[in-house]
Amino acid sequence: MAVSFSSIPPASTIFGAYASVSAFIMLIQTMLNQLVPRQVQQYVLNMIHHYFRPRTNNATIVVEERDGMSGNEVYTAAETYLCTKIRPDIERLKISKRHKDVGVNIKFAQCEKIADFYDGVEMEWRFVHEERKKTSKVIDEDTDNVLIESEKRYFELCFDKKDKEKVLDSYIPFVLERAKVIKAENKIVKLHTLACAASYSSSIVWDSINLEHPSTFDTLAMDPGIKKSIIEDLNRFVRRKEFYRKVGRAWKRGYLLYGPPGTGKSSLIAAIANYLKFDIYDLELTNVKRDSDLRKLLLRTGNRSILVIEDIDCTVELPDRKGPSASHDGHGHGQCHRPRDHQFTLSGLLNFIDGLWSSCGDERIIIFTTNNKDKLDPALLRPGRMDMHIHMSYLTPDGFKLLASTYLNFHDSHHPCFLEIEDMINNMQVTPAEVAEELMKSDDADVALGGLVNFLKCKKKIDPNAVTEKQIDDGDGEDDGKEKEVMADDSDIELVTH
Ligand SMILES: Nc1ncnc2c1ncn2[C@@H]1O[C@H](COP(=O)(O)OP(=O)(O)OP(=O)(O)O)[C@@H](O)[C@H]1O
Ligand SMILES: [Mg+2]
Repeated sequence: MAVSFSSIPPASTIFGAYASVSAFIMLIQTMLNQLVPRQVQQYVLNMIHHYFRPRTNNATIVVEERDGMSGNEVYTAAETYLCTKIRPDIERLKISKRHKDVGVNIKFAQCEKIADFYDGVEMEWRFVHEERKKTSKVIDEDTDNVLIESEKRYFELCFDKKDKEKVLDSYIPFVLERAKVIKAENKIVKLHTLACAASYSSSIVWDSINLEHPSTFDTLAMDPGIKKSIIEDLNRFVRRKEFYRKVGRAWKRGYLLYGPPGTGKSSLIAAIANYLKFDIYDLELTNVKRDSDLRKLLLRTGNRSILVIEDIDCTVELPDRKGPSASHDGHGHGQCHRPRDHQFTLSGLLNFIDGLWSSCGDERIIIFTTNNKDKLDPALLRPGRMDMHIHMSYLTPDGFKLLASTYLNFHDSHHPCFLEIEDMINNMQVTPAEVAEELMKSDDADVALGGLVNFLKCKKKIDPNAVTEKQIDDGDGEDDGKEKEVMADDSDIELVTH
């Protein structure tokens, strides 16, 4: 930590004849102005400042931007923390926005002062920005490039000497912690995908872009009970650092999302990432050729992240599926396309994820998705592997209400189309993706809902499989229990506890 602590030297007593140091300096300055060149004036004034500062009980901590060639975490934290303390009367500020930033960054300009108050201690921060006599080399932490800097920036933190211990032992850690929270709140979630390192190299690396997926738990149409359980599980996971350490387990959580195409598995992953502000690493296994590449990639994933492997039943060659298998779910999804010359197996991948990888980082979430849970390798389903199995199913009337409100801002549940749609949805297998697409076709709610009614009627005619058992049984008006079975399965959430 590049924090240096310095007491201000005792002042001289020769100021007795003057009301204050500043009055004395002004007098000297007036005299010098008439007699000597500017550089000499500055030199003399600096010397006077240095030797004749008034007696004070103040102490100063200097927080420089750099510690040698590297950055100083205390400086960055102070900068982040103090930006939340900017008063409206501050005179000079710097603003900037890099391409990847969502909002404008605000920083201090030369010599701005900010007062702060912590646990009974009054403090003053001052930002200082000086020309260096010699340029110096520093490392840009975003890119690892060496840069030449001609400026020196630092903060000075002034307070009463008697509070030195409280400031160092309690206030500085508080600033570091606050800055971490502020950064997490403002964090832009990234999506990391695989890319070739360079044209002459066969190795693959992570490439990242901002995650622009707007899905949140509020926009997801799914069983409210399941949604609540997932949110509670995520909240519990992120606050249980101590628990995981105490029981000797890696701080990770695994979710298996299964269900038909278009029911929101990928949207749920984006909602989790947006909710926790965790980056996503989308591991497309068909692009990974060697076991060693896979390990390298996994070890290069960051903390507080989600490792996603989509269509796990199709991307890893399973022991029981030899030969060029071509599993198909009838919707054009889930086609197995993994070449057989790949050298790793599902159990190799799982062992590495459970073992070395998860012990090398903190707050890791792993999500596997599949359209066919029953085709999964038992190794994936065994207790202890995926903590929660989440069934994403067809749209329910409640889910439709949510889509109508988010897509059309429409809430009139007594509208005739609304009731007809709810009734049809109750009795058919229609995905949220299909309904969402219909609702997007017009801004006019009447037109969009009318279009959806036609779509559902057509679907019922063309695809009799879409009609649920209840609809078939409804002919005699008797409840034979089948409906309950279907609905119970729709809201199934299997929490695998260990
Ligand atoms: N449960 C849902 N709530 C809200 N919108 C949904 C839901 N499911 C799907 N959608 C809409 O349909 C689109 C496709 O959904 P998504 O990609 O999440 O489905 P999926 O289950 O991952 O499908 P696949 O199995 O084909 O990968 C989404 O962009 C979203 O607009
Ligand atoms: Mg998907």
